[in-house]
Amino acid sequence: MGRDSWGQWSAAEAADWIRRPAADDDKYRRGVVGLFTGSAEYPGAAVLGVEAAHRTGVGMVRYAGPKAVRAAVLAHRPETVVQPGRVQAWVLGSGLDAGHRSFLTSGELQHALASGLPVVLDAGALDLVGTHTGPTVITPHAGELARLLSSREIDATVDDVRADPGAWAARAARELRVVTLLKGATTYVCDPEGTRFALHASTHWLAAAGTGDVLAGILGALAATHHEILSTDATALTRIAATAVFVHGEAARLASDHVAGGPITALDLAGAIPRVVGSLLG
Ligand SMILES: NC(=O)C1=CN([C@@H]2O[C@H](COP(=O)(O)OP(=O)(O)OC[C@H]3O[C@@H](n4cnc5c(N)ncnc54)[C@H](O)[C@@H]3O)[C@@H](O)[C@H]2O)[C@@H](O)CC1
Ligand SMILES: Nc1ncnc2c1ncn2[C@@H]1O[C@H](COP(=O)(O)OP(=O)(O)O)[C@@H](O)[C@H]1O
Repeated sequence: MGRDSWGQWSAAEAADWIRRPAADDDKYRRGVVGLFTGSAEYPGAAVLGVEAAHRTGVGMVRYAGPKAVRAAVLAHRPETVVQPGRVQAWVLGSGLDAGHRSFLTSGELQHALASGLPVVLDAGALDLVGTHTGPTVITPHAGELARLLSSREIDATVDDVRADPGAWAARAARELRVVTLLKGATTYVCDPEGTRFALHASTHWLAAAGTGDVLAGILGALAATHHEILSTDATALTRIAATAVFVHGEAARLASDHVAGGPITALDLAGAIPRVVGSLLG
């Protein structure tokens, strides 16, 4: 399957999925994103996803992850709410290790998956695909997709996925019945109905630890701001996912331009998100 059969996703299309706050909005109407991410081993993944969600523009970011990580999240973003409460979309798994999930963590993840709310499954929650009840998007890289498919008795090596990423992303969407966002220099976004977009990265400086955690935060925030549409039209999630990749790529370009085309960190990337959102709205 060639790249040509994949649609592009333009700035104008992305702009349609950025919600501008209105006079009658409050923080709940604007959307609450919940994150169960991070672990004692990878606290940074939680900080990065929370930071990206705030920067994307959402009414509230609720962090529900392990207690051991909450102080780090609050130290970086005191705006974050750590009390349980209303959530309109979930981000699960960044910085979690599927092989070492505590009883408590498993219970919290199952609770979120059973909620019927839109869910972003990343990294250490990818193995839970299929136990969801709401609109779901998975965000693997090539290694994670190969592992996930193999665990479902679909033989795929990392090299197979790297050789034909679009075909494997499409197959994952079909067989797992979820929106699939396969990360890489080109990111493939597709769904079981056959809608598909390929987005080429604006800069290869993006290939750095933590940038995927930032993408999950952007995507969760956009899903939360569109929770009402998603409750009646789950197919919107494919376009929301493409928009998240677009925003992520543009933020990387801006952040790198800011340092004369030099390297960027995941936090630099998150810091550039508001300018992308602003220019899309403008
Ligand atoms: N600051 C932090 O706390 C960070 C935490 N992270 C977390 O670290 C955990 C492990 O993440 P890893 O991505 O290392 O996953 P894994 O350790 O599960 O997988 C990495 C393996 O997949 C292979 N692979 C194949 N294609 C790849 C690709 N395109 N990108 C990366 N690896 C590829 C690698 O060779 C490697 O063997 C995740 O939970 C992740 O969310 C990372 O996001 C990095 C930053
Ligand atoms: N060669 C590359 N050029 C541009 N972008 C890349 C390249 N490789 C990976 N990326 C992007 O970088 C991000 C890496 O995410 P991920 O693999 O989850 O890393 P992490 O888990 O460290 O956050 C993804 O958005 C992916 O699309």
